[in-house]
Amino acid sequence: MNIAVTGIGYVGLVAAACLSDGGHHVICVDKDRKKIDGLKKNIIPIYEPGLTELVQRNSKAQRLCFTTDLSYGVQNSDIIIVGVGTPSSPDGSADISAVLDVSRNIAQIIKKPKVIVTKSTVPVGTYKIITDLVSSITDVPFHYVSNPEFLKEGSAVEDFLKPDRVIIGTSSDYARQAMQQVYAPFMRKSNRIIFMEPASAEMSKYASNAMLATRISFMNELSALCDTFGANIEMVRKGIGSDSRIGNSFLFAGVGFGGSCFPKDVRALIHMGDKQNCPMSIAQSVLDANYKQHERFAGKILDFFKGKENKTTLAVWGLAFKAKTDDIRESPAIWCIEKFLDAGFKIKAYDPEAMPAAKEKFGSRIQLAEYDYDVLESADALVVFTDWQEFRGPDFETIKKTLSEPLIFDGRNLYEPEYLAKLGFKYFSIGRPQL
Ligand SMILES: NC(=O)c1ccc[n+]([C@@H]2O[C@H](COP(=O)([O-])OP(=O)(O)OC[C@H]3O[C@@H](n4cnc5c(N)ncnc54)[C@H](O)[C@@H]3O)[C@@H](O)[C@H]2O)c1
Ligand SMILES: O=c1ccn([C@@H]2O[C@H](COP(=O)(O)OP(=O)(O)O[C@H]3O[C@H](CO)[C@@H](O)[C@H](O)[C@H]3O)[C@@H](O)[C@H]2O)c(=O)[nH]1
Repeated sequence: MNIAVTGIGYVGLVAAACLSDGGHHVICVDKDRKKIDGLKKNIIPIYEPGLTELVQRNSKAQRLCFTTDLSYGVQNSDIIIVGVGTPSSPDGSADISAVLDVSRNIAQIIKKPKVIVTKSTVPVGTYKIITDLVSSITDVPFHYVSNPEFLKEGSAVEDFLKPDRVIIGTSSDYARQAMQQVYAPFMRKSNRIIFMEPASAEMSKYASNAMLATRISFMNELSALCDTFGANIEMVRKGIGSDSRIGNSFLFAGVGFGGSCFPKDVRALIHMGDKQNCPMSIAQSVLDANYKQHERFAGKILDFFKGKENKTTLAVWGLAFKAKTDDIRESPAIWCIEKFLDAGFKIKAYDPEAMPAAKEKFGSRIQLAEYDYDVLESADALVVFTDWQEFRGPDFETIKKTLSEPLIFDGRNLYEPEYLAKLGFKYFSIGRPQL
């Protein structure tokens, strides 16, 4: 099929590359000229495992191309997917202005019937705003689809190629069939396309993220309670995860969730509830507990060095909000580092992929090191924020020799407390007994 994808970010680029890998012809449209010029030269603007190869292969096969010209994309496609950003507004609502801009522009361009698909995460009811908007501009018939995306950064390609399910929210039979064809190449794992009306599709996206965030906040709050009793959250996780009704995923306590989706989407859900006079009190607690978890972790470090802040250097491993991404949006590491800088600490940091984003964010306020062990030189403690695989099995002897004292604060429970105690480390982690 001929498909245009507008908004070539983490979602749009992955979706476009995967759709083209499934045999579709895909035109990528973004307003960011620098990004599009780069992509034309095979410069991939984000780090996402497997993406570079996919973009290169499908560009070479002429199934994937890039433009800033929306009109070209729309006129040469039957299906137009909108995947632009919907960031948080100051009041917590999702800012859908970019989605509306693109929808308005599409309406001004279409000359033949098209399927218009919203993949961006948008508040429930947005389908009505968009369909009213497009109908107010053009008489050309169109078919509307809400098709929320569920990929995770770090495994986005894999998630798109083998989705657990695809949700198609539409009231058009034509669009149902068209979307079935769009996703046919990716139905090997689950063969599950779930059709529903657009409002339920929009709600399913928020419900999914809020449910997952709830599990994490619940475990994080339990980790604090474990601390008070000397219980071990890792054992509790195994204990409850083995119940098939609960399952093992998304039960890892840590420094709190971050990223461009969970905090933003939980906030938007709370805002939707307030607007409908139907308070989302669980979602509010999930968000509150998340910030408490950031504070608890940063607080341990601030308390430890109380009175010595101006003489303390922290070595930081991990800036991205999770492993296998360069994304620092709402990363707990960034939140905590701001607190440390305010208190007067010096920060030396390393991340395998997020250094360019961190440089843009902090400038010269923190020192960025080229290699992981470089940050340890003349630092007083190692602080681990991100669960990168390469941080899991470090050379503890070198860490011990290089730091001014053997001290680790671990926001991801990557190491064994007994082993570190034996090596002579003072080791603080999340919800596990202090040895
Ligand atoms: N990042 C994720 O893992 C993820 C997963 C599922 C859903 N989502 C949702 O998908 C949407 C996009 O998220 P993202 O992380 O890919 O965003 P992003 O910020 O990485 O990318 C958005 C892109 O849209 C482009 N854009 C903005 N306005 C435009 C316009 N008027 N015309 C053309 N291009 C325009 C920007 O230049 C940018 O390249 C959001 O609604 C998000 O909530 C994100
Ligand atoms: O047990 C866990 C699992 C995750 N996290 C944290 O939760 C955040 C989000 O992680 P993850 O969900 O893996 O990454 P995202 O790329 O943000 O993906 C979420 O947000 C996307 C955007 O909406 C959705 O498409 C995905 O389905 C949803 O998982 C990160 O800070 C993780 O470190 C934990 O603390 N403990």
